[in-house]
Parts: sequence; C-alpha cells; structure tokens
Amino acid sequence: MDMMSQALLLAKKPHIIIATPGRLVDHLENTKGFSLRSLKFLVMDEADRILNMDFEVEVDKLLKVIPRERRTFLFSATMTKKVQKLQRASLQDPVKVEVSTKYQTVDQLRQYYIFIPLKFKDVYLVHLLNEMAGNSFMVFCSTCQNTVRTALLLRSLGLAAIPLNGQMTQNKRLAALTKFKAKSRSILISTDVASRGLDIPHVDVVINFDIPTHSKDYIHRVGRTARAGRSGLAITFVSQYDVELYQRIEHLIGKKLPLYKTEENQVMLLTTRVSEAQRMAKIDLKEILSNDKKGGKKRKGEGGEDDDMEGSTGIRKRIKFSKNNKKNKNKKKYGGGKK
Ligand SMILES: Nc1ncnc2c1ncn2[C@@H]1O[C@H](COP(=O)(O)OP(=O)(O)OP(=O)(O)O)[C@@H](O)[C@H]1O
Repeated sequence: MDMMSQALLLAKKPHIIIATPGRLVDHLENTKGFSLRSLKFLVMDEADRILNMDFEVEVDKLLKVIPRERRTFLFSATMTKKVQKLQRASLQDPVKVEVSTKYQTVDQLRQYYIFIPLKFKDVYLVHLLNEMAGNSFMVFCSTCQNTVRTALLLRSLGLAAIPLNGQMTQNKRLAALTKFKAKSRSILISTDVASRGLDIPHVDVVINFDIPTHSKDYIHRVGRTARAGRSGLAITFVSQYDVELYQRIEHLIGKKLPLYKTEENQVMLLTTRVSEAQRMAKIDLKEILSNDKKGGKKRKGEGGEDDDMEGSTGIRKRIKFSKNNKKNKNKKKYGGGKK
C-alpha cells in the first residue's frame, strides 16, 4: 500500500497499527496529524531482529516519540541476551517468559544434515526434490542472486520453483507467495526474508541449501514447517566450508543431527542433466542481470503471468526449455516419488 492510502487510514485513528519500523518513521515524519503520543502498548514481534543494528536508527526515532509510560511486549523464538540491545527497548521491571531455556525445535520436526562437497549441492538438491516429489518445499539461499539462479536451474529441469527475495518489489513478493500458497508452485526458493513469521501450513520440507550464517536463523527457517502440531522435515546442506557454522547450529539447538541417507550412485546419475541446467541457468541469469541494468524494459511478446523471475528492477524472463527438456518436461524423470 502506498503512503497516501496509509495516511488516509491513519487519519481515522485506528486502535492498532501493524507496521515495519521504517514505514512508521516515514509516517511520523511526513504524515500531517499523525503521532504516537497516546500510545499505550508497544509490541515487537521478532523482537531480536527489530532490536538489531539493521533497524537501529528507526527504532531509536520511534522510542523517542512514544510515551515512556507504556507496556512493552517483545516476542521471538530467539531472543538476544545482549543487554545493550535490550536496553534500547527501555523496559521497566521486565518479566521474561520462556517456553524453554534451550532453543528447542518441536518434536514433530525431523531434522537432518547432508555433508557434501560444494560442487555437488545442485545435484543433491535436484535429487531430494525428485525423491520427495509431491511435497511443498521451502529452499533457503544466502543471497538474492542465488535464489534466482537456483529457481532458473530447477525450472529448466521442469520443477515448479519460484524465487522470493528482498530485491523483488512488494507486489512480486506477494505474487510469489500467493502462487506458493495456492500450490501452483511447490518449491519456494528464498532468502532469510522468508525465514520468520510466514505461516504456510502445507510446507512439508525446509531445505537449507546455503547454511544460515547466523545460527539463530536456523531456528526460524526450520520453523516454517511442522507448524501447529503438523510434522515436517528439515535438511541442511553442509559443505566443506560450512563445518564451523554447522557446529554452531548444533550447539545452539543442543543436539547432534543425524545424517540424511542418500544413495550416492543414484544421485550422481543426475550429473549430466544438472550440469546442462546449470549452464542454462547461468546464461539466463546473465540475461536477467544485463536487462536489469538496461532499466527493465519489457521485451516484445512477453507478458502474461510468467513473471516469476523478476529481478530487482522488474525484469521478467521466460525460461527457455531446450528441445530435450521440453520433451521430458512432463515425464517423471528421476524415478522416486516416495514421501
Ligand atoms: N492455540 C492454538 N490452537 C490452534 N492453532 C493455533 C493456536 N495458536 C496458534 N495456532 C496456529 O498455529 C499457526 C502458527 O501460529 P503463529 O504464526 O502465531 O506462530 P508463531 O509462534 O508466531 O510462529 P513464528 O514466530 O515462527 O512465525 C497458525 O496457523 C495459528 O493459527
């Protein structure tokens, strides 16, 4: 929603405002007649993130203009212990309520890791997605670009993948989520922009394709599945470069995870097809990036709904299937299909 329509809503003096810190500050500074002087309750969801450095300027501005006399609630699955950060929320007589002193994940969540060389991550991903075809997946990557690259790669293999990252416009992000929620895409490839707060009950499997650099993000990511009593599966890819980060995660959750068993021979059968897909994804990605630079003009003949691959500046990209891929598109290619 744009600032103007929000300003109209704010003029009606709503009792509850749900906002990101940045947008709230925007309104405080630019929307006439809007103030938070009579605020009674301040709730921070995902509080550890909001109190993080990323939001420092905004949060400090907000705290300056709201009453000191108020009740403050901080919620999160992971909480900062850093006094300095908590001080910024200027709490008086705080009470801490915890479900557990350890960062626990729910029992219905089965968690595994896979230890593989970096260069085989793609082929293992394709293997897992095929082995568990029929499920809904959230695949986490560490960069926006890798979400697009991975989605391109999977789509050139006929898999229904869609990227979601912070460089996409709000509209595009919503569109991606809608498609995933409606199950018209079964694989959502995202950055940590989707690691918190999303409540999509049908997510069966979380794959940490790139290991989270902040181990607390692990808790939030895997929490996208096994929600509200359902079961779920989480698999974390650990390459030769990730061992230390992985150990930190195990330390944080207070347990050692079992190895997810795969038949290496079977996985390696996919190598040729996956390398071809990698090559195509590379070309497609290059094209998207260079189009991005040119200012995001739509190309003739491109329209309709195939705009999943939009990059940061509104580029759409059709996935070109090679003749070979087209032919095989609807076939079950890699066998499997067991849940
Ligand atoms: N008491 C309850 N009984 C049944 N369902 C519930 C109950 N509480 C929450 N739920 C459902 O569980 C799901 C998760 O709830 P919610 O999104 O509030 O969790 P959360 O702890 O904020 O998760 P996260 O912080 O990981 O985003 C929702 O679909 C919600 O409707």
